Amino acid sequence: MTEYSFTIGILTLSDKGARGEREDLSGEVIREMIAAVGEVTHYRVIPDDLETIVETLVDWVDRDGVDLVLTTGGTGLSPRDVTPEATARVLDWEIPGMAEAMRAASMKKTPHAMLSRARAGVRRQSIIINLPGSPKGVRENLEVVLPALTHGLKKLKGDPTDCAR
Ligand SMILES: Nc1nc2c(c(=O)[nH]1)N[C@H]1C(S)=C(S)[C@@H](COP(=O)(O)OP(=O)(O)OC[C@H]3O[C@@H](n4cnc5c(N)ncnc54)[C@H](O)[C@@H]3O)O[C@H]1N2
Ligand SMILES: O=P(O)(O)OP(=O)(O)O
Repeated sequence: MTEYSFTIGILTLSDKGARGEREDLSGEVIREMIAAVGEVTHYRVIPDDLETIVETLVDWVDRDGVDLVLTTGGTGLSPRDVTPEATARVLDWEIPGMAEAMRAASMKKTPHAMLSRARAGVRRQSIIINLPGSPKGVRENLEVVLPALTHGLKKLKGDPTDCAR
């Protein structure tokens, strides 16, 4: 048993997924990878609609106190890709290093990584992180931030212990 266990929301942004035309393989990848950090208490597949994304993020964080929200999809350049804009609307402040680290590591896998405009940051006492849409993109990005997530969440919640080891 870990000392801390956090609540987690997986929010999949996909027009096809929301219409039932595509199985949400990316949400499944997140679910498998995030198990060590906490319990997935919230999960939805919604269209790439800015207002719906904002509303869902605010509900999950402000109403339900979800500690960590991982989004997948809608971070690129397609006309309906609005996840970064919706996320920016709700963040109190950004964690630029997380988004930078994901892009830097991903550039070693594919030059297309530079097309993801993913953001990461904090609203209240919750962390919100955007991941790209494809299962491969999810895996390659989430594995970069995963080692820092539990520590980051603990610090955000006010853990006073010394960081040095
Ligand atoms: N480390 C990596 N980083 C990135 C990759 C990558 O392969 N590795 N891909 C890059 C590409 S290409 C783009 S473009 C950008 C932005 O991607 P988006 O966030 O805009 O992705 P979407 O357009 O929403 O989806 C792309 C593609 O993925 C499939 N898809 C989407 N959602 C699902 C789902 N829920 N389940 C299964 N498959 C899904 C589908 O074929 C979409 O067309 O990111 C770069 N970063
Ligand atoms: O239906 P979506 O939103 O998953 O988008 P794409 O066009 O990238 O398949």
